[in-house]
Order: sequence, then C-alpha cells, then structure tokens
Amino acid sequence: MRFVKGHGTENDFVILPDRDGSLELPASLVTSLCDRRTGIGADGVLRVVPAKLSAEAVEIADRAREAGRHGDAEWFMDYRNADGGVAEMCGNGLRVFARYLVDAGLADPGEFDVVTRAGVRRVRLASSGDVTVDMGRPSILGESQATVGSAEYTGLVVDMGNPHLACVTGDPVTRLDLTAQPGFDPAVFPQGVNVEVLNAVGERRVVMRVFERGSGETRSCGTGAVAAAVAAAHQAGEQTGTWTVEVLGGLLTVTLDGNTSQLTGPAVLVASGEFPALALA
Ligand SMILES: N[C@@H](CCC[C@H](N)C(=O)O)C(=O)O
Repeated sequence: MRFVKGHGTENDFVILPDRDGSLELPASLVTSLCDRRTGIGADGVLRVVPAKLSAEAVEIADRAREAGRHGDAEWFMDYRNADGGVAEMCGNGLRVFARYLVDAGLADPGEFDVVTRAGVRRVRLASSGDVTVDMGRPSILGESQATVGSAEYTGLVVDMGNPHLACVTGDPVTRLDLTAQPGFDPAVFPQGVNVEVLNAVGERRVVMRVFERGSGETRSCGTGAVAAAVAAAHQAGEQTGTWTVEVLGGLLTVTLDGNTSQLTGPAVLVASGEFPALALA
C-alpha cells in the first residue's frame, strides 16, 4: 500500500492516495498504520479520493451547491482518527492534504476547494510554504465543563463541523498532564469531544494544549486552534481579529471576521513509501 507521511505543526498524518476510490479503510487498518511502534505512526489517516467517486462526497458537494457555495471540488478528504473512527473535519489534515495534492501534481498551486464531511472548504497555498484553510463559521453552543486530573474547567462548546470544548484558564497550561482522557458531559457531547485548555500569554496570543477525540493528546489541532481563538475572543468580548495559537508543535494563526474563520500554518510532507501487506496480517 502506497503512502505519504506529512504533518502540520506536528499534527501528523498518513496520506493514502486512492485514485480509483477502491480503498476500504476498516478501523483495524487505520490503527495499524497509525501505531507509532509497529506501524508508520500518526494522529490520523487522510484518504485522498476523487470526490465524484465517493457517494458521501457527491452528496456533500450537492448540498453546498444548493446553498450557493462552491461545489466543484475535485477531491474528498476522507479523514480517520488514529483509533479508526471517522471524524467530520481536520484543519491541519486539510492543510497537509492540500500540500499533498499540489506536490503530487493533482491540483494547481494557488486556491482550490476540497470536500470534507464538514462541507466544502477552500484552501490557499502561499509561496512561503504556509497553507490557509477557510474553516467556515464557528458555532458557539453554550458552555460545559471538562475535568483534567483534579482540575475542573469551564469551556465554550464550539462546533467546527466537529465538536470542541475550549477552556480558557488563568494558569499556564504548559505543564498540564493530558495523558488521560479528560472528563466531559456525555449529554452535551454524545459523539465525544476534542478538549482544548488554553491560557493567554499576550495580546491575542494563547498557548493551547489539546486532547483529541480518537487520537489522545496531539501536538496541534487546527479545528481546536480555531475553537481556542473563538473562546479567547469570547472572553475578551471580541468577535473579530487575528490570534496566534502556540501549540506544542509550533504556531498557528487564526483570523475571525465575524462571518468565517481562517487557519494558517505550515504543512510539510516528510516521507513516502510502501506499507507491506505483511504488516497488516
Ligand atoms: N487534528 C484535527 C482534528 C481531527 C479530528 C478530531 N480528532 C475529531 O475527532 O473531531 C485538526 O487539525 O483539526
């Protein structure tokens, strides 16, 4: 099985090209690929499939077209978490996906649309190497609580296509122990949730840690960074502006304009190869 490995601020992915839409992704295959000792190692898998060959993608693109949004995306990002579960959206994954499409000659450099389960998303590649994704309008759905060890945090429930609980704290988060799944209210998050804990370190600058649904603690999360910026803005009584989000794997920039959100950061491919069928036996 042919693969490419890439990351966006150290949120890392196994990319599986699937030009004819024939690749099945059972959870066992995803967990084997993502295993950091016996597989390639990654936070998730990105299957790269022509949108027209996926019934799911065709339906999403049709809905976008009906709503008057772009619906002519050529590629579908089929994203899976490291535990094999399907997720609606992955901001860093989409930035890496776009880098792969351009490097593989499957898309022209510049701007183009990609189908994701959260809708059709526009990506933009800059000559600096940064990739920006229009992440859509974040929805704030109230407040809820998360527990990390013995600490309880109140956070903002933010829907980025996938669920987030972004908790602003006054304490530094750099030493937070996020090895265990944070507690959350299953009545609010029946499908699970990505939990961000963040603290401000300057004007419109936050440090964020994240425990991702289906992947555990990761070194970055794009949808999480947008949710974190939304929570920081909400706390400051602001709705627009640009936030720098420091994650363990680098820096992300999030711009909120009151209508949509833009996520910018580096996206790099680091390896490619063949994953032997033997490793899956
Ligand atoms: N790392 C991603 C988010 C991946 C999906 C998430 N774990 C979920 O289950 O919703 C990002 O960069 O947004």
